[in-house]
Parts: sequence; C-alpha cells; structure tokens
Amino acid sequence: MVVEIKKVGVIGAGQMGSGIAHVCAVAGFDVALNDISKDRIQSGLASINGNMARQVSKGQLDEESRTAALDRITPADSMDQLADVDLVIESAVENEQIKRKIFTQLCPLLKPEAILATNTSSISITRLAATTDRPERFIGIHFMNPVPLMELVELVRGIATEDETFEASKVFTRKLGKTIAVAEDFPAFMVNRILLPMINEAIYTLYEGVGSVEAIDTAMKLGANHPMGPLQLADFIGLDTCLSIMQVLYEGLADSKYRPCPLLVKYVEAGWLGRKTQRGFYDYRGETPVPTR
Ligand SMILES: CC(=O)CC(=O)SCCNC(=O)CCNC(=O)[C@H](O)C(C)(C)COP(=O)(O)OP(=O)(O)OC[C@H]1O[C@@H](n2cnc3c(N)ncnc32)[C@H](O)[C@@H]1OP(=O)(O)O
Ligand SMILES: NC(=O)C1=CN([C@@H]2O[C@H](COP(=O)(O)OP(=O)(O)OC[C@H]3O[C@@H](n4cnc5c(N)ncnc54)[C@H](OP(=O)(O)O)[C@@H]3O)[C@@H](O)[C@H]2O)C=CC1
Repeated sequence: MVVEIKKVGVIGAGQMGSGIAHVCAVAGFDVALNDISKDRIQSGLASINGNMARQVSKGQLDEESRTAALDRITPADSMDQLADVDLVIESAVENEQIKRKIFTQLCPLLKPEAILATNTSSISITRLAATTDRPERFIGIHFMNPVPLMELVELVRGIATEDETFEASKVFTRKLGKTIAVAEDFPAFMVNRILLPMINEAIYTLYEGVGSVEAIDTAMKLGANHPMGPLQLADFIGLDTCLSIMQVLYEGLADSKYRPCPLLVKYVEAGWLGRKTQRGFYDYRGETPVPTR
C-alpha cells in the first residue's frame, strides 16, 4: 500500500530546509517547519516569503497562491508538532552525529507509518536508516540549491528501503514538479560525486596560485558556460557543507584524489563559510561581492 502524503515535516530551517518547505507549500502540502533555534524558523519563514514574493514579481506565482502557500507553513518550535505528519524531510547541518541525534529524538514521536527522508548531500542512507526504528521507510530525497529553481531531485534508497516507500517518494517528488534521478547509495550519490571534486579542484587552483578568485570564476563561467563560478558556487552551497562532502568522499572511497584542499579546511576553521556568514571566497557585506583573495 503506497502511503499518501498530505502533511510534511521539515527539520532544519536553513537555506535548504526553507527551500523545501517553500516548494512543498506551493505544491499544496501542509508543512511543519522545525529547527533547533526558534530564530532560525522565523528567519526561514522570512526568506520563504521573500522568495515567493520574487516569484510573484516574475509572474511565476500569483498573489493568491503565495498567501495560500504561506498559510500552509506552520512554525514547529517543538518536534512534538511533527506527530501527525506523513513524511519528514530532515535538512539539518551535514553532520552525521547531529542527524543521528535528530532521528533518535524524532522517531518515537512519529506515526508508525510515517516516512522519514533525509536531504543529506553525501552521507550513507543505509547507515543513517540503521539508526532509526523504520529503515524500510527511510529514504534519501536530495534537493538541489536553490530548491525553488533547481529542477532535479536525487532519490537514494538504502539497502532496507521498501518499494512502497520508494513509490510514495516518487509520487511526492513529482507533485513538487521536480525531475527525479535515482542514485545508488554510494558516497555523495551522483551530483556531488561529480560536482564537489570540481569545486575542490578550483580551490586547489586558487591555493596553488594558478589564478585569482575572480580569474578562476570568470574562466569557468565564460570558458565552460557555468551559471556560477565554482568558488562563487562553493560560497553559495556553504564551505562547511562542501568540506563535509569532501570528507565523506575521502573516507568513503579511500582515494587521495578526494582529499579536501587545505585552504577549504582553513576557511571553515576561520568560520568563513560563504554567503551564510557574509564571507568566504567573496566578501558579501557590501553592495556587490568582493573577492577575498
Ligand atoms: C550541495 C548539494 O548537496 C547539491 C547542490 O545543490 S549542488 C548546487 C546546485 N546548484 C547550482 O549549481 C546553482 C548554479 N547557479 C544557478 O543555476 C543560477 O546562478 C541561479 C539559478 C542560482 C541564479 O540564476 P541566475 O539567473 O544566474 O542569477 P540570478 O539573476 O541571481 O537569479 C535568477 C533568479 O533566481 C533567483 N534566485 C537566486 N538565488 C535564489 C535563492 N537562493 N532562492 C530562490 N531564488 C533565488 C534570483 O532572485 C533571480 O530572480 P530575479 O531575476 O528576480 O532576481
Ligand atoms: N547547501 C546546499 O547547497 C545543499 C545542502 N544540502 C544538505 O541539506 C542539509 C542542510 O544544508 P543547508 O540548508 O545548506 O545548511 P544550513 O547551515 O543553511 O542549515 C542547517 C540548519 O540546521 C539547523 N540545525 C542544526 N542542528 C539542528 C538540530 N539538531 N535540529 C534541527 N535543526 C538543526 C541549523 O541551525 P543552526 O544554524 O542554529 O545550527 C540550521 O538552521 C545538509 O545535510 C546539506 O548537506 C543538500 C543540497 C544542497
């Protein structure tokens, strides 16, 4: 029996969690948006409102749909408010211990038939599933950033994920208007297995002095027709997330070609995480981003 999804819980109200709540609400799902910090839930709701207003100004959404969608999103200060959801999508920070802790706290609160999904960029679905009370109803639903604009969603089954869970996740993802690519449960799946080593190589190119931040990004935008340069994209993703993904690839595939660039490590250690901290390879505090190297 395929579970019918009507209400979605989103855990983590950062850039991805907010984007996921946004697209679910616009598609007609009721959403409960949770985060460890109440302030983050409020800032997440504010960014959703801003992004929907942008879609209205571009004629991609009418005002009535925007207000109806916003009304479908409930701030869930406590995980207890996820007790009646049919699907949870975890989108907290890319840290396995934190994700495991969330699942341990969350599972006893959920309906037995609720599906539990993670938006992880890279971590083993099989291993995360094993920490829950429902490995057969656990799956990777991996959105791309920014969620309202990016068409792709990677679906990743763990070894125990049942067909009913996979089918329900496909129906749900299609209702969001997304295109599905199915990846097997290997480190960083498909998109990040290919994209992050490219970004890491761009950081090595900077670290070794081959080019400046601006030259490297210009080279790839004009030379390879990328919409964003790799360093601009790294700042957009978040340098902490980029580093976590490279570490998962390096440890998971045991190949030195995935070793994170020391400059990436240093930026994360300095707290320069990119757009979300106003500083990474660019400084975002002014009118336009300024290269920092
Ligand atoms: C890390 C993982 O696990 C997986 C991943 O996500 S990997 C990363 C995948 N994402 C990418 O590669 C993104 C690459 N960048 C792009 O495709 C484009 O730069 C972009 C779609 C983000 C922006 O489009 P653009 O035309 O080049 O620039 P821009 O004009 O700034 O944005 C176009 C529209 O999208 C909107 N937009 C930009 N960022 C946005 C965001 N974070 N949320 C919602 N809307 C956004 C802009 O507001 C803009 O609308 P306006 O023209 O009204 O301002
Ligand atoms: N960034 C990207 O381009 C993409 C990221 N992803 C994945 O999505 C997930 C989220 O990434 P992203 O949105 O960029 O990260 P952000 O740092 O923007 O947001 C993470 C959010 O999780 C919150 N959080 C931390 N611990 C907990 C907890 N125990 N319970 C609830 N919330 C918690 C953080 O709060 P606080 O800040 O207060 O700690 C923050 O609000 C990661 O797994 C990432 O790999 C997937 C696709 C693309």
